Amino acid sequence: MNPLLEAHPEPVLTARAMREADRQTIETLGLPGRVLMETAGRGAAEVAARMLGTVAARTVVCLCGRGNNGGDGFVLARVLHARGAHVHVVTLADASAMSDDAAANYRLLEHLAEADPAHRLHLHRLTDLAELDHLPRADLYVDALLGTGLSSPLRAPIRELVQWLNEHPAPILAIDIPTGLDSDTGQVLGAAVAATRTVTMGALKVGLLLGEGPRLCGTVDVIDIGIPRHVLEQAARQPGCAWRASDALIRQWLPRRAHDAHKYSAGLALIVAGSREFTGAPVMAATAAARIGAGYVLCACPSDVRPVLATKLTEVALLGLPETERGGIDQEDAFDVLDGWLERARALLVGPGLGRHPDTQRFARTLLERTSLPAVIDADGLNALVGFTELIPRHAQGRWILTPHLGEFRRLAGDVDLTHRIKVVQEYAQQWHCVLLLKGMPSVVGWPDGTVWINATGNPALATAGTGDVLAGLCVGLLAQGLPPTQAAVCALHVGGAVADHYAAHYGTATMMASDLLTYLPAVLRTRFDR
Ligand SMILES: NC(=O)C1=CN([C@@H]2O[C@H](COP(=O)(O)OP(=O)(O)OC[C@H]3O[C@@H](n4cnc5c(N)ncnc54)[C@H](O)[C@@H]3O)[C@@H](O)[C@H]2O)[C@@H](O)CC1
Ligand SMILES: [K+]
Repeated sequence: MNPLLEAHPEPVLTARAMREADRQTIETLGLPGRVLMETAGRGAAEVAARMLGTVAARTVVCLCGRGNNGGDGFVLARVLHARGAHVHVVTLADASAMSDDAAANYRLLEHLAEADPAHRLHLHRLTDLAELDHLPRADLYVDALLGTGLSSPLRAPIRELVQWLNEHPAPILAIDIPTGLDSDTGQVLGAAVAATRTVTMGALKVGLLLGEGPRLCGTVDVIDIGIPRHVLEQAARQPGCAWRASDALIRQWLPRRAHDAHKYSAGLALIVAGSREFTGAPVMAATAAARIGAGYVLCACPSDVRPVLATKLTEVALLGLPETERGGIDQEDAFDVLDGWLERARALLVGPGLGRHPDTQRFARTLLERTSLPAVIDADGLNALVGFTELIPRHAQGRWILTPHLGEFRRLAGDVDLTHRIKVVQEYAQQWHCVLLLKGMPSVVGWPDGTVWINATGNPALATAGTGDVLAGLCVGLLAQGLPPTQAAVCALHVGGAVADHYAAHYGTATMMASDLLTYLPAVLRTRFDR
């Protein structure tokens, strides 16, 4: 792909948006559906051939539904047959019950089966599931039963066919979407194919990336079937759709250290964090901010915690905040100490390890109400807003990045149904007029304008204490260098996940600790992001 294209974000579509893109291409641009299907089936056959290694004399079983997903399967069957494979096509419906394009491809197979002297093409019209046992053992099974047309839990006999398919140890190639997987949420609807590989048409589908999607899809190949990029990007503006960043885009967004930079030009990140109970969080966050390139990091923590942090932080300046006799941060005295620094800071992070003392929470809220700095609100900074969420739309004004995990989000937003995570993040980011980074596997970022990003990097190694503190530090470090909150959140996630991927590639996913992210960050920034 040419570098310009690569720097484009990748659209991630819902079934409805994909159907809209199909329709737009067919009806408005005039590219016949039959041609889309031929291109889709041939692209899928290429992936099947790569999975097989050699095609000639191999046995392929294609389970085909009666819609266009099945049609893709018929084209794939024809291509692999032409390349020498023994192909068994299993259908559950007569051609008369198929979609037009699928029926046309089915009839083409019928003519080929009759004409083939080597009899390598077999069409099985299934009337009883027991007939499946007469099929030969296949080198590859193809799931062309259902794609974006799936609208409800799988009905019989498709459900049984899916279960039969999953009982076979041979590799499975899913066409467009593993049958039974909800393409908008990644939920399993009744039953779903556990594919070795998925070849999806035109653009990624949301359900391949969320929920059960990653587990059921195996490796995902997106194939270009002739739907123009602008049509896919237009379709991606529909609710429930999202985008994925590429390394090239992140490389474009990441700040470069100016050759004449000095510590203030590279931005002062002010981090309000730490408490007697939690002294690790501020260290992780502050170090991450420094490592990602903030020129000057100042960590403001309760006075009696300062000596402890001083033993752990060298490059990070420390500021002791006065405390009330009850042990929380004393609001008035704290502002006397902070005010000068708030003037010079370019970005603020409130929360890591701050604790939930009511005086501290009141101070955190007042600080957020008073400042107009771009700010990251994480962990106990978010907990201080529970019951005060009206502060968010009133003060965020697009300048805040909220970084809740699921529990913190539920405490703020109430017990929302997170089945449609994309829509929920979209809705709250718009409603709160903030950048909402909802952590999870994968994490999702909502922008105030409704754009949503699904993180493309990361792995289960991140499920360990302290990685949230590092992420918050990366966010504030990028803000301090002038990145807008929208891009800072997407970059922090993408880079943090890339470091975790680098670690996992060398050491696996079980041993990583949050501080490893800080250790390997410079190497990954240099090699993968050219910084
Ligand atoms: N021209 C197009 O629209 C193109 C579509 N393409 C392929 O076509 C697919 C979409 O095709 P369709 O819109 O025909 O839909 P599908 O082929 O995904 O499925 C539609 C059929 O499945 C049945 N069905 C729906 N829900 C069911 C359930 N819960 N249990 C059992 N049966 C159920 C429906 O009755 C319908 O007959 C895509 O996934 C892709 O593979 C691609 O070839 C690109 C071109
Ligand atoms: K499928």
